[in-house]
Amino acid sequence: MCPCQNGDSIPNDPSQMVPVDLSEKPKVNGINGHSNHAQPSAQPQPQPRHNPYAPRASDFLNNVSNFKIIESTLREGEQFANAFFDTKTKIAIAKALDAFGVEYLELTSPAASEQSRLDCEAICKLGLKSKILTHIRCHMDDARIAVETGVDGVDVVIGTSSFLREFSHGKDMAYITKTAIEVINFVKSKGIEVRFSTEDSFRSDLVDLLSIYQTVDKIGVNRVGIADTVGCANPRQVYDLIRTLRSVVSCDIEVHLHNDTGMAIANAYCALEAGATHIDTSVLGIGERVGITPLGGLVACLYAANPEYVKSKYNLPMLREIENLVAEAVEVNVPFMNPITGYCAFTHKAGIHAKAILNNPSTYEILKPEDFGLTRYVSIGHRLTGWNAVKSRVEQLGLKLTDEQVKDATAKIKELADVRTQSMDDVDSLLRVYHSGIQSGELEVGQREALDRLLRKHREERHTEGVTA
Ligand SMILES: CC(=O)SCCNC(=O)CCNC(=O)[C@H](O)C(C)(C)COP(=O)(O)OP(=O)(O)OC[C@H]1O[C@@H](n2cnc3c(N)ncnc32)[C@H](O)[C@@H]1OP(=O)(O)O
Ligand SMILES: O=C(O)CCC(=O)C(=O)O
Ligand SMILES: [Zn+2]
Repeated sequence: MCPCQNGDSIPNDPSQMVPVDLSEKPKVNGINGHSNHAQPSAQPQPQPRHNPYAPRASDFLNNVSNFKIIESTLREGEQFANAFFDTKTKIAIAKALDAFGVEYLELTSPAASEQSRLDCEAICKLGLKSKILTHIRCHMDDARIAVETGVDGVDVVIGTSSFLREFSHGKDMAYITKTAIEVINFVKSKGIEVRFSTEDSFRSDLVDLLSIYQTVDKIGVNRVGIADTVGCANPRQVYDLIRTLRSVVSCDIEVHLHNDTGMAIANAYCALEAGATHIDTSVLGIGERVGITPLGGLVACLYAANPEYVKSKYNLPMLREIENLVAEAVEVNVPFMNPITGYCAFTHKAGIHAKAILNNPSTYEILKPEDFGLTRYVSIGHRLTGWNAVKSRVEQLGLKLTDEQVKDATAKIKELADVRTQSMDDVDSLLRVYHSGIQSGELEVGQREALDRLLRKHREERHTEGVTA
């Protein structure tokens, strides 16, 4: 199994990494610090005075700090080519997402199969805090089955683009509007929520869209949905369409955004900026083709805008467990570049970064790993390392070296790392040998031959220990 599925955001070879706990004291001297002791935290840590990503007061439509998630792993996610969720897995995923705090769970249509209907009923009976929705075609047959399952609401969809009107269901706008009214009134009559969405909204005629949304808004639909079914929209188009729609309907606005061109998170963000109220997600973004807005990526993006709001709504440390659960269920790995839970999401490597991170993590981190129950690492045993990172390790090991000595040891690490990356164990051995050489007087700064001799001796001793053991 890929290490990123089980580990603590641990890169490939954890032995090369140093976990960094900044709750104690700065690990590195400030810019002008040259003493061989870590400076106490006398100066306040520089913090940005305001969050540049937070909405501006002038953005009166902005819902970046006022949104709900409709989690569709158990609907859109089931449309991922590799997905097969048995009842037990569906229940485990539903419970985990409920504990995470998503406001809604969207389930596969009960019209899809007998087991889909039974699973929908079973999840409705769990008594979760999240509201349960199911997703159906704009058809009375589907609606009749859906309202009998015990769901809190029904998401109704029908294609309005010329592609889908011609090649999918073959209905014109007059028929679509008439059926939508019938289905919405029927679902409403059962006292549950109803949402009406147009499939392939961005390739639909704007007048058709606004006209049908206005009609369903007037008859009291709870939400209308915009769907970028083929993932063709860009953030500006999303912003413009949602903003226009916001001025036409008074109900809530949901968006469903596919990721075919990698825009799904950015598009979701822009939809909220323009006044959307609900965002569809799936865990790891799974869905048809390359899927939709991923839950974790969306959370990362919205946390950057307003960490306190996002922390107050969702149990963020659960994210990794949920992603691992779904990754395992659909037999994929968590992508190495995944926001938050990706393999190296909180590992810092280059010396310039390491120094600044050790002084203040905000220098190179927009997300705080601890808010997600994760750990920050600094990677040391490579040729891009710097003496500040090495010094922090020296201190962690409890060794006493002057800055000049740390710089000398760093030069040796770089020399070795020019040949191959050094494990953390290699780095620690070198630092210990260096330290004892200095203590015993066998070594002075710059005495490369003496250091090489001590390292050789150390390796031989270890080898002998290994052989006799
Ligand atoms: C973009 C999206 O992801 S939308 C959600 C997709 N989800 C699903 O498809 C759920 C799983 N689907 C299924 O189990 C099946 O497709 C069913 C049960 C819904 C329908 O199965 P079938 O009756 O065998 O039809 P089939 O899947 O071949 O074709 C879809 C039918 O729905 C009609 N249809 C397609 N979209 C819609 C819609 N939004 N509203 C109403 N009817 C629609 C088509 O015209 C076609 O009807 P036909 O029987 O006259 O040919
Ligand atoms: O119901 C919706 O809003 C979206 C349906 C869907 O999955 C899509 O259009 O990609
Ligand atoms: Zn979709």
